[in-house]
Amino acid sequence: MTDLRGKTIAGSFFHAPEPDGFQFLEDALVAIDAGGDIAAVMAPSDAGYAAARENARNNGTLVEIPAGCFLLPGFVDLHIHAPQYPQLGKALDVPLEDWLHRHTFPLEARYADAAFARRNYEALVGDLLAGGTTTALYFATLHTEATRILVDICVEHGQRALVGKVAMDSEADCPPYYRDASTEAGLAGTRALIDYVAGHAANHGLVHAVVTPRFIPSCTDAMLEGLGAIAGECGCHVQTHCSESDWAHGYGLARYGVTDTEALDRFGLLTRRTVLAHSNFITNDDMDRIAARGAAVAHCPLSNAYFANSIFPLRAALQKGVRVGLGTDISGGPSASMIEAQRMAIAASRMLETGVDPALPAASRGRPGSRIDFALAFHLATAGGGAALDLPVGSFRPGFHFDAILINPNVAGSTLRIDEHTDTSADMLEKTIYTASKSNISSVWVGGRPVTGRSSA
Ligand SMILES: O=c1[nH]c(=O)c2nc[nH]c2[nH]1
Repeated sequence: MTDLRGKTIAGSFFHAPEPDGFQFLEDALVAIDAGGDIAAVMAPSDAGYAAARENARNNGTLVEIPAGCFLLPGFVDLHIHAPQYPQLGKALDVPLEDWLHRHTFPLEARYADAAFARRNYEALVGDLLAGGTTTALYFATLHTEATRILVDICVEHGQRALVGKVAMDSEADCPPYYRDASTEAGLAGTRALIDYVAGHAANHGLVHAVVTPRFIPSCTDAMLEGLGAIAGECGCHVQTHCSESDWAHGYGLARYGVTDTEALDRFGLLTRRTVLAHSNFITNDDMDRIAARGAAVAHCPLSNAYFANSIFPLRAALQKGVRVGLGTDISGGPSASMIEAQRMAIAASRMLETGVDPALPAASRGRPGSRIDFALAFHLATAGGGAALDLPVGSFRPGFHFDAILINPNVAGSTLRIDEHTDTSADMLEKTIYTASKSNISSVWVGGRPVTGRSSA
């Protein structure tokens, strides 16, 4: 795999900068500067295209994509629990509140062991990059050392990442073996992570620290207030779970008499930099509030099937102006694949639209107007996620980081069949979203730097 910094890449590209459709940049030239950002994008019809291509060829900076292959922006996983990777595909048959105490907290507690953390985080980051996830918004654990290890591994592997030390100090709702030693200790750990990331010599802006109250049930008011103050001071991203399930949504209502969204807002935790995971039970007023603050929602359709008792009203949120991206929610969602997340988002939206209980009449079974198509799912997994984070990723646009994946339909083990004679560009993208698998992702770049790969492109 070639380092594309300072190179011009010639090939065909799909991207979806806006929610209302995709663009196919056929035989385009994308020039990448020495820092890994896109300097120019040229179509064959643009004046100067031929000269730029000739120039790049003559000075040895032209990289031509193999025939039949094409590029997509790298995927943005907007909600993922890094420590839960060893649990992927297990423990999916109990409600959220039981799952946390029976399976997830005991697993996360094991990250007190730095060697255990390093082993599992290495495996996860490598696997995610190979699957095309070039940016991830991670929940780590409450341990500062293990969270620093995750930061280091993302930097070493070259994955763009936002990493949060999980804050959870409630004696009532967190077990003694897995909670911050005190509110002060949890706040200090959050500050320490922010300082660590800011002072990381090898980071160069690839990894960011995130203020991460796990969710309202796991935090005291003092913790939420303290984290709101830290978020205000540092301007960092904030991530938390919001109104995920009947139980979680009801918990916030019972404690505050208002929804999670409103409570988080009162604590200064609903900002332009906030990503709310799930948010299945948010009200219309919540959507207005989230949109007004400029916060975003990480929609995790696969996880929702197991833990959320409902389907997130994605279309309604988008219509209200809420920024939305997609998350795998490992290990609530039993797949690390952002291609899978797109398929599931489409399927879930169709089930919400039609309803699922055959005992009900068709006319009252579902929510009309809920469906999304492959192009919108692709937007959410790329540019939508980038926009939710205010990061210049997810589109092939000048000034954006060159984070990209090479799709090769002609590899051993391919699950993607493209007929170059009959398939249109829309067919190519639709087939990719519905049928491509990890074997079709031949190369991955973050900031023009190759981060994994099996081809010579
Ligand atoms: O899907 C989820 N995964 C978690 O780890 C979690 N913690 C609180 N709420 C949660 N939901």
